[in-house]
Amino acid sequence: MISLKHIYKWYNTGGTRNFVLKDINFQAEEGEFISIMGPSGSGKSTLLHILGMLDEASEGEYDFMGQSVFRLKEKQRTALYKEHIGFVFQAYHLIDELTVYENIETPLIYQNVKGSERRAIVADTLDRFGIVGKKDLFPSQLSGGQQQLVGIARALAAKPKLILADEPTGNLNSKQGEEIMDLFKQLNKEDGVTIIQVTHSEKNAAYASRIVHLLDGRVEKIEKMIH
Ligand SMILES: Nc1ncnc2c1ncn2[C@@H]1O[C@H](COP(=O)(O)OP(=O)(O)OP(=O)(O)O)[C@@H](O)[C@H]1O
Repeated sequence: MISLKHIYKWYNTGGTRNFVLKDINFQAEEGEFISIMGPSGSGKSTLLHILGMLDEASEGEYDFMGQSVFRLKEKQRTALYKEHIGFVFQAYHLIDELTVYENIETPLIYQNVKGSERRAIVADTLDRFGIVGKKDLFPSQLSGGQQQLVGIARALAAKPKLILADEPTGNLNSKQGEEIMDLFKQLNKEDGVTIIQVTHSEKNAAYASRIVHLLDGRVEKIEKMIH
């Protein structure tokens, strides 16, 4: 599903190249559950943004489901990630002007899902996340943790093939956090959804079958988990 070859990312500051990612080589099969760990500043979020096509590498190749991502036109690239990738990012905000219901519905509209089917999926998602009573509220009327839950619900409603998550349990209490990790596990096991998450939590990282450890922009080691 995913192949990264010799990925470099640098920023030019004051005439010098500051490397954030250095020679990242990495493959992921469909149906894998992968955690990315590493100290602050090691390049985890940058790598996740490149995987999500929200950022381009300075050098290297990225193939996603048989497509050479950096060779696509912007429009094709946007269509590709909107169809297949669900983002659970802190910065990927809910739309303030839309209700919880409408926020969850939005990616389904992008995917041209018909009205009746859309209503059924949104109702099912609201139910699954226990937020039926919040459906007509706006994001500003929710707690941080609830907003996070709605963001995850929105990402999952569109049934993406790949979920990219950056600290998915960051704003949640420990019970909510565990529920999200169990939901990821279930989606991965039962629906075959591929999951790549960045986390600082050893406990959450251990849900994965492989842990990629980054250090100073390089893959330090890849740890295989036995479950
Ligand atoms: N637009 C930018 N211009 C210059 N440097 C940047 C830019 N964006 C990121 N960086 C640098 O890239 C490095 C890696 O950042 P990144 O956010 O990927 O790290 P991270 O491992 O996710 O860290 P954290 O765990 O703290 O979120 C940092 O040193 C950061 O300062």
